[in-house]
Amino acid sequence: MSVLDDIIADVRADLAEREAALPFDELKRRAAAAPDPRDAMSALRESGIAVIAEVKRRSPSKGDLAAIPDPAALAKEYEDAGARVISVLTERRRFGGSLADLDAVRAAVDVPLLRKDFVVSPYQVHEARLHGADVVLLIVAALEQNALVALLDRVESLGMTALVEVHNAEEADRALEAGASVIGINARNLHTLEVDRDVFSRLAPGLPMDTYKIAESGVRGPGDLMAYAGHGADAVLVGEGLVASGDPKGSLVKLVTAGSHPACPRPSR
Ligand SMILES: O=P(O)(O)OC[C@@H](O)[C@@H](O)c1c[nH]c2ccccc12
Repeated sequence: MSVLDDIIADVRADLAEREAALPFDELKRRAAAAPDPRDAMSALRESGIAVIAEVKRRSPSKGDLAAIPDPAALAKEYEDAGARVISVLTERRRFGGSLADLDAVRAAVDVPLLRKDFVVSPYQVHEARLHGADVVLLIVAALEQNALVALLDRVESLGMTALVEVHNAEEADRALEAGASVIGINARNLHTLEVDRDVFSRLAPGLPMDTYKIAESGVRGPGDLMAYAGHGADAVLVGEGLVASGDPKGSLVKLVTAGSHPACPRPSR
């Protein structure tokens, strides 16, 4: 079994417990009464390279990154520093996240939120909505094609945006085939956890011009942002480089400043 297979087996076990505690029909009813989702695409398409900042305590590759005792306070710093969207990891066992983190962040900021988890069931999509998410991550490597298509439709039918994550050309083809218009190219291989920052420059040119392209993982500072921008990224998604820097807000300001600098390569749309 790969790392991803192990993670998904545990995610399914946790999911079964939540489903037993709150039946799907009741969850759907509650989610339908939640405030309308925010328009993440408008926020992301404002000028310059957008930065998506992640609330991330831990990762399977690096272990503990930051304690983050107050995720709402961190999110507020991200918002003040110019994060266009905030990503909240809700996976518990490997990443130390929770839906309570998403609730706390939702209550603290106005920017659109991404629920970052291993979504394998429609239940998790309605859960994301109930807890205030506006964007939902769908990982192609974790999903059969029919499940990917069904989940993408579900996300969009609830008025949210699907961020479809790929790591190779075959997955990129599957994402496009499923109708994805927002594609995250993850430098990290979720089967082996290895990071290869060249994956973005290999895959991005093969995507249609109007696909919104997000470079995910391994952004250490403005240099990496500029390099991704030069290869056609519309946005970067950054976790470790912020939370483990000792100064998340200052580190994010540097990225946002670089992304809006006249010398930074512009999205081609
Ligand atoms: O901490 P980094 O290297 O900046 O990476 C952030 C983000 O890309 C990463 O957390 C991530 C990308 N895809 C995922 C899927 C599941 C969990 C986590 C992720």
